[in-house]
Amino acid sequence: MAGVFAAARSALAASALLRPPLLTHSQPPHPSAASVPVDRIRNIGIIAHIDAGKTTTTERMLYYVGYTKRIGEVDQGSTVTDFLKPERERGITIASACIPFAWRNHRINLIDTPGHVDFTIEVERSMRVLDGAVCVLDAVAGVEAQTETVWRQANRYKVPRIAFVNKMDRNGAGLGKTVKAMETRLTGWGRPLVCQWPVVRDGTSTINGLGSGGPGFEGVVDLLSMDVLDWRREQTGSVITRSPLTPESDGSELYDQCLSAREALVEALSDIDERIVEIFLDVDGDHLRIPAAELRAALRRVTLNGKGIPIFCGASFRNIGVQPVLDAICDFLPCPADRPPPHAVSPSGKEVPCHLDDKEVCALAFKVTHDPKRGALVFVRVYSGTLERGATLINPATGTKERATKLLQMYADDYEEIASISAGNIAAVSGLKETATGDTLLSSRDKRGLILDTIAIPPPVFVRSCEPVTSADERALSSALKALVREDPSVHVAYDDETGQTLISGMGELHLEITADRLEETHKVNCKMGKVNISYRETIDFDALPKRKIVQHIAYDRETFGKRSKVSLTLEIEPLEAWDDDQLVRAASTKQTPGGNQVVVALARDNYRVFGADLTAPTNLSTYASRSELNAAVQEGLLGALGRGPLLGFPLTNLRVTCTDVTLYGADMSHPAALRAAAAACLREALAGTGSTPDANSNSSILLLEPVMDVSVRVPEKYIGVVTKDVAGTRRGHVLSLGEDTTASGDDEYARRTVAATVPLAQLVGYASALRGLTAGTGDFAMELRGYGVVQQDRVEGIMHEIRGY
Ligand SMILES: Nc1nc2c(ncn2[C@@H]2O[C@H](COP(=O)(O)OP(=O)(O)OP(=O)(O)O)[C@@H](O)[C@H]2O)c(=O)[nH]1
Repeated sequence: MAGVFAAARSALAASALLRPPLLTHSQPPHPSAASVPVDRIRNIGIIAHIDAGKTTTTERMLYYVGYTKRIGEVDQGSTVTDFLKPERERGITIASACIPFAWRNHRINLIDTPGHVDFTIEVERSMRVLDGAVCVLDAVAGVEAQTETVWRQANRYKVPRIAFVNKMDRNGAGLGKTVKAMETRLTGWGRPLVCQWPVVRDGTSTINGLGSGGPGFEGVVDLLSMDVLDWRREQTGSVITRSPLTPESDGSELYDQCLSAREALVEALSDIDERIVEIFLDVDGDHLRIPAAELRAALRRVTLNGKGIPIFCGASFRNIGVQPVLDAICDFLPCPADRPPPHAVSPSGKEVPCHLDDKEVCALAFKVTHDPKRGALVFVRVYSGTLERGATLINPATGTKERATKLLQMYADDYEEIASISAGNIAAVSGLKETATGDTLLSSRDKRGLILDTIAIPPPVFVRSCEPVTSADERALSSALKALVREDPSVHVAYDDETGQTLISGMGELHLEITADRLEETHKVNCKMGKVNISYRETIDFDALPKRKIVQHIAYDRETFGKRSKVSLTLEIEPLEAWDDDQLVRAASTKQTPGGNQVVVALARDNYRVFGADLTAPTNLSTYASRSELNAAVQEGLLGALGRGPLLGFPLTNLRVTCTDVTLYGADMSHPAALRAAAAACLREALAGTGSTPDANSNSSILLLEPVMDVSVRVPEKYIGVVTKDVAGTRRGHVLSLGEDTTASGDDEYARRTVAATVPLAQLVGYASALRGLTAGTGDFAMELRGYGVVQQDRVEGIMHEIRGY
């Protein structure tokens, strides 16, 4: 096999001979997935705020494990994991890349995730299949806004983690202050446990402050062994000189600091690990006599049970401190067997166990990518059984059977064919045409029928129209969009019947820009892209109506070839009041009317759910379609009408629509396409009957809703006034709190305070550069969708004008 993989293999073979041996340990040959016992597998993600140094750290790892022959640099566009053209052009990670490699006889499946908020789905789906994570922090910026977001994502999936405080070579870097910030801001998981102390020298004298870094940063003290690890011997950082820490050779200041740091580590460990208390008593309270191996074992226990977060420090860019992180991944992060079995249910909703040693295959498809040569590749994490090449798999949710034609071990953008994927491993499958992100795949003979929890996909908040340039582009567009949506489920596509435009929605301006690039670059479809707009929603203002429930009997008739046919629907429309998706779904399902004669469609944002979808067979006449096809046609018609609101054509939300009766007159109407159109027309008429009109000046009972974001802005104290004023004034935000920075002294120029606020998304377009301007480049922010809020009437007209252009 050509390419990176082959290069990696030969590099691995050669590395043992050519590379100067590391003083920490020598490299074993690369073990293949099949030969590695499960306790030596680590499925690990690298997570952090944008620019913390995830990719830089990953590139060093790949070099030290012998995967690459030279170190790739983000700034030169030469990295292995950021292989997409826009990633190299922009110097940022867009798609998560997975690379397996060997370190100390372990197999590490490493996923480098993006830090940019627009690509949060990449973090979400990686987190869903990971067993552990390395959180990279910038030692100068400390805990940045997006770090908090990815931390919460890791909390949601209960992913054990270690932290790497990077960029210790920069002025203003500090291990101590970063750890303090972690204690207060990265909550909901274990406590930070400092395992290393920075060594900073200026010339010959030690100038170590309280864990501070700087340009003289050259190594660390391992607080477990009390050895100094020095990277000065060799430029690429491949050789580490290890020597015992002594006051004579390293200075009494550094020695004393490390004694205190080790004491603090032992104390913190004894708070959360009973075995360390026993050992501490055995050694008469002398923490220096606790063997490093015991501390290592305790750190593993507390990392796995979520009580502790081992902390390391370094400067990846300067090639300092990365190998101990690789060691820590093996020593402290869980193997697949250490993790609780994944949550799985039967189609009826009953919990079904899924164990690693079950014989039948159970896998989760967590990502789909489009490979120009091989077509769609589905990335899977196998939770039980061994997936063999050529196996037939079934999707228990849809009953679809597909053949896993080829199994591939992926190496960023390169692949090696393999014969099987054993339980606990991550790899890619080709040949699956229907499988999408979040689908469960089982052996076709599996009787369990279990369905794994799917992957939460955030709703899109920006939208942009797209028109193919030529008729060839028009033909290619629909299959290209299908492939794009399959690859990236946070991209949504809708077709506007009225304007004939295709609408693409996504997570942000950059996300939509990259999606357009992909249409052109990967799928070779040329399109005229419209302006990026906020993806608004519409709903009925029930407060403006006499009743909180609309019941309408609506008939729809048409004449074809002189023959009249008719359908009549009874529709009930009610409000669903909830702030977020989960509440909406709960509200929708609990309010279900008893009895089977209904189609109930509930909406959660643009995420439509169908409950109790069983209408009594319409009429007693002979029909063209089966009862289930007719039921599906009614649902599709209603969903279609709900996807295009009467005010501006944005999807309707927070409504429950129940169809309690359908009567067909004439067999023509029993054609699914006719019934679908009739159901859509009836619902549109029912909505129009609410008094809604597309005219903003009339007494419209349709409300426009806009995405409202939870925003957290971090700025130096001196900018807090100007930023708060901007958020609350210009941006129509609601300031919730002004957090104190308890981790730094007042005169620390790197101290930050956090403004927490809710702000309409429309007011945040271009905020990154505005914030840079307001704070001389020192502020950063993160945002997450909080929910949808009503757009005040004074703004509706402006929005209508902007969108319609009149
Ligand atoms: N001084 C210094 N700069 C570093 C260090 N590590 C990374 N950088 C620089 O920081 C910038 C961002 O590094 P990346 O590795 O792309 O950061 P990232 O976290 O992968 O960024 P995204 O993937 O875009 O979220 C680059 O210019 C790096 O050269 C370090 O240890 N010291």
